[in-house]
Amino acid sequence: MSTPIIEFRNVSKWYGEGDNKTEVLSNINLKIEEGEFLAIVGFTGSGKTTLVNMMTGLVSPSEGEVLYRGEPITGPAPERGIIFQNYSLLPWFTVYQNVALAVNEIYPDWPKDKRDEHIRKFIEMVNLTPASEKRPKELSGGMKQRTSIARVLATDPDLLLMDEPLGALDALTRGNLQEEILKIWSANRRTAVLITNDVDEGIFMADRIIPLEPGEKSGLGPEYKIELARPRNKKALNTDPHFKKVRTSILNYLVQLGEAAKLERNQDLALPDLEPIQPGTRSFGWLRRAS
Ligand SMILES: Nc1ncnc2c1ncn2[C@@H]1O[C@H](COP(=O)(O)OP(=O)(O)OP(=O)(O)O)[C@@H](O)[C@H]1O
Repeated sequence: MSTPIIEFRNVSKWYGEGDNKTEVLSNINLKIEEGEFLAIVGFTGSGKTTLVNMMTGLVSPSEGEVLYRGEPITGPAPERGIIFQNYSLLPWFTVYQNVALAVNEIYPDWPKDKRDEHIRKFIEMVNLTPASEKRPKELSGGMKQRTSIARVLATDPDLLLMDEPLGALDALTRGNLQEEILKIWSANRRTAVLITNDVDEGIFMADRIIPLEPGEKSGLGPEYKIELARPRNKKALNTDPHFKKVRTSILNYLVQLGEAAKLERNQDLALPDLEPIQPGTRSFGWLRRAS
């Protein structure tokens, strides 16, 4: 078998020391294969961002190691691109300039014309050509997220990391962007890792879903393979027996985790409504810890 693009070997992560020590992740073992689309689904505060940041190289493990193509990750690198929930665009730059900034950094030796063509291609790919001279404050949330997607994709990362990239968007925009990300991902088949709190989003997009346990010392749950042909059709999925089966299994597992967390820590987790829903039209807000 070929070397995984990412491998976690017995990884634990804690912040602080002594009385202030918070162990966020415990004993994570995970292999991500080249070209796969993996979704990690988890409760708020369970360590999803910590997990993805160990792949970007922004956070290092306290114990164990995280390897990229067999080599320990020592810091961020352009081959591992990340899309965040909060867009992180420069407010005084236009859509074009925000994408150009990344492209100029990655391809400084390209002639200006070639860079310009490349920037425009990615802006077009996310349907933002008419808005390319607009600044972030003139854009909707969906358009801002499209810009940040174009910016990352234009740097052609081998590994596309997404930390709840669509969490702040309304259901319709979210659904459209899920499809656009999938279309772009299918075109060049890079490896993708999506962190989400929406089980349906995970099933619609990924080849494999792994739940992250709630609370401190979170570990990974069982993996669920999503054996649905691509391109996937949201409407058809709703009545697909495999979709229904895998969705029920994941939800049951998460409900059981939520119940266990409640008993263990006397912490209330709102329970999900298990009525079948139209995939992608509702975010699983119940995965957020009840206040
Ligand atoms: N730099 C840090 N220093 C101290 N504690 C931290 C740090 N980063 C994260 N934590 C703590 O680690 C835990 C997990 O945080 P993390 O952001 O990884 O979880 P998450 O699942 O992404 O949460 P959310 O869904 O809210 O984004 C939280 O309790 C958080 O307070």
